[in-house]
Amino acid sequence: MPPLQRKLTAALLVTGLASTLSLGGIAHWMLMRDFQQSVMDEAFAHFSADALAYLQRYGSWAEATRYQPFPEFVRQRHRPPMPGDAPRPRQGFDRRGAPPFHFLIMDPQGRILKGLDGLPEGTLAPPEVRATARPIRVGDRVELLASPQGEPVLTRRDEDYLAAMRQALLTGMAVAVVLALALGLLMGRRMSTSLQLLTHAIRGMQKNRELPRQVTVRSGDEIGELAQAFNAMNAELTQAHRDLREYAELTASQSARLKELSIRDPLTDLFNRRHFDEQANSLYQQAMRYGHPLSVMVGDLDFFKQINDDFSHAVGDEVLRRVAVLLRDGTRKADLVARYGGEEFVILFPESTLAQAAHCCEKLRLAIEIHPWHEVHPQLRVTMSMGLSDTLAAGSVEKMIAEADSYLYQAKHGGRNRVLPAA
Ligand SMILES: Nc1nc2c(ncn2[C@@H]2O[C@H](COP(=O)(O)OP(=O)(O)OP(=O)(O)O)[C@@H](O)[C@H]2O)c(=O)[nH]1
Repeated sequence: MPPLQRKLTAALLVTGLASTLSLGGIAHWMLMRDFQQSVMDEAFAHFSADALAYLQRYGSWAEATRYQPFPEFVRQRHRPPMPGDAPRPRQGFDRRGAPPFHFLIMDPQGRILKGLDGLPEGTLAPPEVRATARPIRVGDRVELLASPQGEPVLTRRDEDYLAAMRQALLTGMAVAVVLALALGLLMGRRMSTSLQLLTHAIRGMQKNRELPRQVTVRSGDEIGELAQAFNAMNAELTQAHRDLREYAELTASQSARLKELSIRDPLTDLFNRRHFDEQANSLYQQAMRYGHPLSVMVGDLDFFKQINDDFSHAVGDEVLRRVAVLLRDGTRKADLVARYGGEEFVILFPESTLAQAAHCCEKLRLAIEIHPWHEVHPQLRVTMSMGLSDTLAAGSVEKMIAEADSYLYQAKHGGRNRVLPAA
């Protein structure tokens, strides 16, 4: 049993037991008090009827006691009916002749006419006895005072009745305790289940970062409010999480785009010079370290100024774009192709000897030469001169580029549209 359920059950059980015991005690006390009162009322009614009959027969108490003692008169009055007696009204419980109370009889001033233990005839009854005395009247006149003395004498029937009432009280108390226990178990389980749902949801959020999570608690109490507050908080958190993720994705894509822009040449979409230098440098370091071959090509379009002048700057731009595509399509993915300056391009060939790079560059040169340039302009002819270097020993990639540049210079002076050193 979960701790909360155990506590609630115990609390309701203790409360139920305490209230049942105290209520039962009060009910029992009231039952006894009312029962004794009713026994006393009944006894007094009989007693006063006997006393009145006694007075009526003999005129006064003093006169009557001279002829017949009161107890004898009462015995005679209540003897079993004899054949021929007039029918008598039935009087209350049959106490087998034992009166439930003994009454002390006093005159209206409190002087004792018929004494009991410790209270002799002729003396004045103590004030507390007189205070409990009840008047016996003839018409409006108080003839006698009667005060009950001692505990009531209960009949078997009275005791059976009281026992049945006590039994009923005990059964009621037991039922109340069982109900309190059942109620405690039920309420405890309900509260505990609701709280467990919430705890499970919160732990799920903490451990597995699971969003969204909604709990279903159908109750209008504080736990229901707690569940509603949790659901609202979870919904807000989910939304905030979603917004944050979208924002992070947007930022990531923007930063990737920015990074791409920062390393690309906008006209040809090839890598720009700065990126080439960075990458070439690191590839040079790797080649040096592992003793692998590495070649670099520097290419320059022939008479490009003439192209711009003869066919317009726009045609010149289109030539640069198409050359870029040809260079990219004619090389491997691992090769680093970049626009190095106006009409100048560079390619770094990792894992390539000079012969392999020259072979590839020769194909590139041919591809440029035979490209259908008439599509751009009918008289357009485009060629490229290229210089190569694979001299890792030069000391840096810049020095290799400088060496390739000197071969390019030679190629230009040698008639252009060629690759040097040749394959
Ligand atoms: N259309 C266009 N032209 C450019 C661009 N960048 C550089 N140029 C031009 O390219 C031309 C290069 O001319 P030069 O350096 O004289 O070389 P060349 O005319 O190709 O002569 P050689 O290299 O000796 O064959 C210059 O006129 C530049 O203005 C560009 O982005 N677009």
